[in-house]
Amino acid sequence: MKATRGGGRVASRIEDYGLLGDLHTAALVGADGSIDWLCLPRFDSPACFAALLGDDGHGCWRLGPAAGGRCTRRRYRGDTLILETEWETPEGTVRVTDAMPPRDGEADLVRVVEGLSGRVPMRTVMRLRFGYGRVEPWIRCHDGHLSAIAGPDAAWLDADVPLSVEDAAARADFTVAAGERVAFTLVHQRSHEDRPLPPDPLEALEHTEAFWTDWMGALRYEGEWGEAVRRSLVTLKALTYHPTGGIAAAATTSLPEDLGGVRNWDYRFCWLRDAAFVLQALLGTGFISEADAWRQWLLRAAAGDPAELQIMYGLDGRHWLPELELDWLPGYEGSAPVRIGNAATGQFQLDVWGETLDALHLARDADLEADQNAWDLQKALLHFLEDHWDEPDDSLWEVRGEQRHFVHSKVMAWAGFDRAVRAVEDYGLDGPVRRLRELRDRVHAQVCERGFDPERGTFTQFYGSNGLDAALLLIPQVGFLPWDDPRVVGTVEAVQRELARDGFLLRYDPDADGGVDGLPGDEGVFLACTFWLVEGLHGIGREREAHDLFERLLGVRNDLGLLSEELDAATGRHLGNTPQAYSHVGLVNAARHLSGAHRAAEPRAIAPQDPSHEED
Ligand SMILES: OC[C@H]1O[C@H](O[C@H]2O[C@H](CO)[C@@H](O)[C@H](O)[C@H]2O)[C@H](O)[C@@H](O)[C@@H]1O
Repeated sequence: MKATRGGGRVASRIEDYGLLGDLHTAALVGADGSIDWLCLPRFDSPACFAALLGDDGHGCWRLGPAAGGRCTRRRYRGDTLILETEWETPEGTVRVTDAMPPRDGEADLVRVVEGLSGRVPMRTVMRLRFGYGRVEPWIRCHDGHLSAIAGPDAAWLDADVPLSVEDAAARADFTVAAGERVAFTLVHQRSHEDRPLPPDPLEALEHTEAFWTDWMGALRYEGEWGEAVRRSLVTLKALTYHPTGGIAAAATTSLPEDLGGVRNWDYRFCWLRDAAFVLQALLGTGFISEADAWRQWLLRAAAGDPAELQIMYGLDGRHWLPELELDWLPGYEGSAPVRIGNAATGQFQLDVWGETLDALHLARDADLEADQNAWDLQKALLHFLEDHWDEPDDSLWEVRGEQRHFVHSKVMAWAGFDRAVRAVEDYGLDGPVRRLRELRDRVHAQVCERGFDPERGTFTQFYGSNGLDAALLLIPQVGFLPWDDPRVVGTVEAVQRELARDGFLLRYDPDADGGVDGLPGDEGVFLACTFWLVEGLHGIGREREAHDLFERLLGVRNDLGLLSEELDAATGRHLGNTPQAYSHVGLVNAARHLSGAHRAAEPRAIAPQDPSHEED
């Protein structure tokens, strides 16, 4: 298979991309005005613009000054996902406004060019390539519009200027003068359906603006860094799949954790863990309806035998996500293979039971209407946890090496039992509370005995490990031990000492214990973990340091406030899939923590139980 399709231009830096989305899918727009990533009709559908993982020839849509080049500035319009990109050129200034209107039918992408001063020569070139850049559609020009059809996909491009077709790409050269507008709309539909009516571009922008402004009206956050928090919340909302309530971990696949390496994964699915974290952030800032939708999604996805619970599902709750390699895509900056699907689906990650139980408890605490099905599911999960908490697992980092008794996994098993005890005690739900308390205490005692290294004064990555794990920073957050416990203080300090690189944090040391993750190559610092360190430092009283680290993290967001999964701290380049929910959750929660804006009712803020206290 040919590695490139001869398009020439390769993808931009990861941090150069802005996000558009319609709560079904997302597009990435470069600072040069090129949309290099778009999967239609859903986040996890095949991409029709895949230049991100190859070159122009794998599909992209550039719209900008004919002379090319990076924009002068860009921003989102208020708290929306409407992106305004401006170029100052020798001939004048021009703005391109991009949006994907929240959908009630087919997918639309709207791009409006507006002359701000002078007369700017503009160019657009759209290469639609369905099937992740592999399938060249049949493109035809009609009266004032163009259609591109291949297999199950059809797309129609409408423009206010004449379009031509050359090299299987739609093109237009035109000039825009101050005060003039030129609009383009792309509509996607299944190819056996009739052509849908194109949206009115200006009405579509108004509708998009009204949607996001209205959504943000539910915000309850009065802490510091309001703008950064709101942008992260919009990003998290944009990763939700509206029809089912599923939440994607990120909008992309195979952006590398190690440039040029093999650590390239598909994140366009719903991890129970990531979704539970997203719900913490949304519920903690006033957004309730997403939690309700996710709870319904979970009940459908996990229906059946709790022993079969998977750590992730498709956006519609599908179970089967086979991992495949796309050999016709060379990968981002040569980082191959490009993968779709994710083999981690079949892993045993014990923490997921705890996170799911915690999220359902949090929803109940947030006054979400009681749901007997949710409690029945919780009881089934507890039953499984009771039989399996003592087994080794693959951990939240989804290591592909040997299974171990990871300390964070056990702590989350403890959290699962703990939330169940609370559900019975605080909400009067039926359950074997004495047994649950007993289990909770057994896990606690085991972790403290086997997961703590008294010589180093820290909890360890797994029982008997020489390595550490940034996830240990969550121990006080879930209420396993209080912040002022010397074991917590020792762990925060040890994690910072041993896992910090250039002022940020690795999630673990891939070389400790002879290579725990079973993968070749290195990776960047992990942004969510660095946000956890902010909370850790703050929790043990090192407020100034926590504050400084948080500011440093804000400084690595891109110009639009977006974060990918990881960072090359030495060069400042973003790494891994983008934008990533984990990282944005980290930002929101750390801001709430530093501002004292996290709610006392949340489990993470509840003082831990004294294990010696027992009653029925
Ligand atoms: O790097 C190894 C693993 O990377 C992915 O998992 C990571 O992303 C998940 C989604 O955000 C997150 O839940 C998990 O904690 C992270 O380790 C990938 O999906 C795995 O297949 C891969 O082994």
